[in-house]
Order: sequence, then structure tokens, then C-alpha cells
Amino acid sequence: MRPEARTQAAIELLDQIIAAARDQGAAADTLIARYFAARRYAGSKDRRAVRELVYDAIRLLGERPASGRAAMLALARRQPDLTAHFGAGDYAPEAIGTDEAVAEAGVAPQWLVDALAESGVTEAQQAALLDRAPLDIRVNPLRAKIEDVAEALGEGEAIAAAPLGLRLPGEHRLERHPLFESGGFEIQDAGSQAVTLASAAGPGMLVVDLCAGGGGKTLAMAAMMANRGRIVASDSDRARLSRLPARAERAGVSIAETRLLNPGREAEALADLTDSADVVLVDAPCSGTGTWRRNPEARWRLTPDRLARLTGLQARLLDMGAALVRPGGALIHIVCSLLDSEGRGQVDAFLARHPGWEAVPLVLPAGSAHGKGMRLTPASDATDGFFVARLTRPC
Ligand SMILES: C[S@@+](CC[C@H](N)C(=O)[O-])C[C@H]1O[C@@H](n2cnc3c(N)ncnc32)[C@H](O)[C@@H]1O
Repeated sequence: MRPEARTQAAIELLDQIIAAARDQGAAADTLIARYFAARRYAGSKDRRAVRELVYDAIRLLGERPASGRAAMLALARRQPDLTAHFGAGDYAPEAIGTDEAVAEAGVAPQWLVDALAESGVTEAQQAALLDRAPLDIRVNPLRAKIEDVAEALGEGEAIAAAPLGLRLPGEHRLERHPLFESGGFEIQDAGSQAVTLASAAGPGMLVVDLCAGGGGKTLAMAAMMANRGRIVASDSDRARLSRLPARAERAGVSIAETRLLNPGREAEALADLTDSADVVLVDAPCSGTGTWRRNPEARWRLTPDRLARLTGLQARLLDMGAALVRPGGALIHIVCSLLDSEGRGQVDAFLARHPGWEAVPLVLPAGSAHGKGMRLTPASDATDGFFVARLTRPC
């Protein structure tokens, strides 16, 4: 593809991504994959270049732009070489007209910038939310030693935030690596690894991973438990949860069982665990403001209404999780968000609803105290952004 054709492809993709963000459609990565699946003539260099243009434009624009063209014109102001592509031939975008709409650069929609500022997220921390994310792995001690994985991969660097983590430079196709296939490591952000340590899961415990998804934290806790004890991994998303058994098998984890929850009637499927878990981990569905490095178009999807629905669901899941904790046991609240309404405020509200419960101070390899929990940010910790708190039930 000629450079101007790549720019036109990026505009077409951005149109799709904008529509999907408005209508809660597919993620940008999925749309990009589909676009190129239908255009086999595009080589790997073309794909990489178009993808880069698309993500540069998404990162640049805080508000959802009116069109892919308005987005690309904004990017052309930052990357003037792109201007020459407009009107440059058959496969090029049309020439730039007078008074054309150009999208505005920014970190996020204004209401979200305000909410982040009110949550104590500085401008520098906000900007770092849009950096490029590194590629982190968690070595699985049930299958491998960190030094052996580091040697086999050749390039991994130790990560302060994650004792079992390695950070890899550049692009890697790790899913096909023999050590990945044999369960030697999982791909997992260092922040995710660090907050899982708040569970203090140990051998012999009964642990409930209430929002287990595909089991990233389930597998990390199973390793902390030396694969001894029991983990009930539940989620309301059948497709996500169905990935866990194969991952567990690969990782040498035999203590995890899955339970699919019926949204709105989650407690029914967990009733037998009432008052019995040593640890309940609520890795709650959230706005994902801490993961914009990986999903920058998430800023274009979030609305105040959607955020309010999420905070309501988080409170409900925390109450449901609390009912499963044994006296003296712990409830862990995790969100990959830096908004206080989902983190610090959610914990304060929980403690007000549950007299006798306490937040205990955490000692983690990353993060700093925030309210009654800890917060990790890309700027301060070189991880995705997270809030985590450990709440204990009175004996
Ligand atoms: C942050 S993700 C979990 C990620 C996962 N713990 C991991 O480490 O890979 C939040 C999860 O909450 C799940 N979820 C959403 N609504 C739920 C509900 N009502 N009950 C249980 N899980 C729910 C989503 O399907 C999603 O998998």
C-alpha cells in the first residue's frame, strides 16, 4: 500500500471505531483485525503502519471525534507529513477543504478529566495514562523458575512492582512460545500481579474469585497457594470464564473450579459458600481508566450514565462477596480505575454499610496509600492504574 492509501485505511478504520465506541460495539483491536482479514493484499508493514496511525489518533483525542477524517486531520497537525497524503491520488483521502472540521486534542472528555482531577490524579499522571504499555509476563512458579524463563526469552527485565514479573522490550508473539504453551508464564501486567498479592492467598485456603473473567488473577492466586486448597472462580460472562479450564491445565492448576453466574441472581449460585471463604477477591467490572494505555478508545465509550451503572454494580458485588467471607476472613476490592467513585469512595461506602468491617493497611511492592487502600499509576509505578483495598470481617 502507498503511504496515502494507508492514511485512507486509517480514516476508514477510525470511522468504524468511532461508531463502535458510540454504540458499545466491538473493540478497536477486533475491528482492525477484521478490516485486514478482508484485505489480504495488505502486507505486515502496511498493517503495522495503519495500526500505528489509528492508535496515534485515538491517543491524541480525548473526546470521541465526529469522524475518522476529523481525527486524521488532527493527527496531521502533529505529524505534518500526513498532510501531503490528502488529495494525493486514487487511493488517497480527498484533498483538505477549507473550514474542514478538525478534532480537538485532549486527554479525555472534560467530565472525565474533572473526575480524575477530583480523584487526585495530576495532569502528569493523566498524560501517562496514554503512554504505550509495556509487555509484562508473570512467571508461573508451579511450572518454571524466573531465571530459567528470563534466560529462555533472552530479554526480560525484572519489574519492581512484580516479584514474578518480567518486562519485555519491543513486540513479541509470546502465545506461540514453547514455555508459554507449557505453562511457564502468563501474559499479565505488573500492576495486575501486584494487586493480586493483596489477597495474601496461601496454601489450604478457600478463595472465591468473584469476577474471575478468563482467570488471570485466579491462576496467580493458585500459584500463591502452591496449588493447595480451593478456588471458586465465578463470572457472569460465559465466554470469558470458559477460557479458564484450559489455562489452568496448562498452568498446572488443579484447585480452580468455575461457576457461571446469572446476572442479577449471582448470589444463588454461590449460596453454599456463605460465611465460608478465607478470601473473596472482587476484581470488579469498572471504567478501565487505569488501562487506557492498552485500550485508549475506552475514553470514547464511557459516559456518566455508564459509570453510574458500574459503580452500582461494584457496590452490589462487594456486598455479595462480603456475605461469602468467613468471620475473620478478607474481602479484596480491586478496580483498574483511578476514579475515586470506583475505588476509595466505594470502599468508604462499603465500610459505612458494614459496621465492624475494617480496612487493613497493605504492603505491596508498588503503589502508594490512597484513602483506605492503595493506588498504582503508570506515572508512579510503571504499571496499569489500579486501586486495591483489603477489608476484613470481624471475628
Ligand atoms: C476486571 S474484569 C476481571 C478480570 C479477571 N479477574 C482477570 O484477572 O483476568 C471484570 C469481570 O467482571 C465480570 N462481571 C461483570 N458483571 C458481573 C456480575 N454481575 N457478576 C460477576 N461477574 C461480573 C466481567 O465479565 C469481567 O470478566
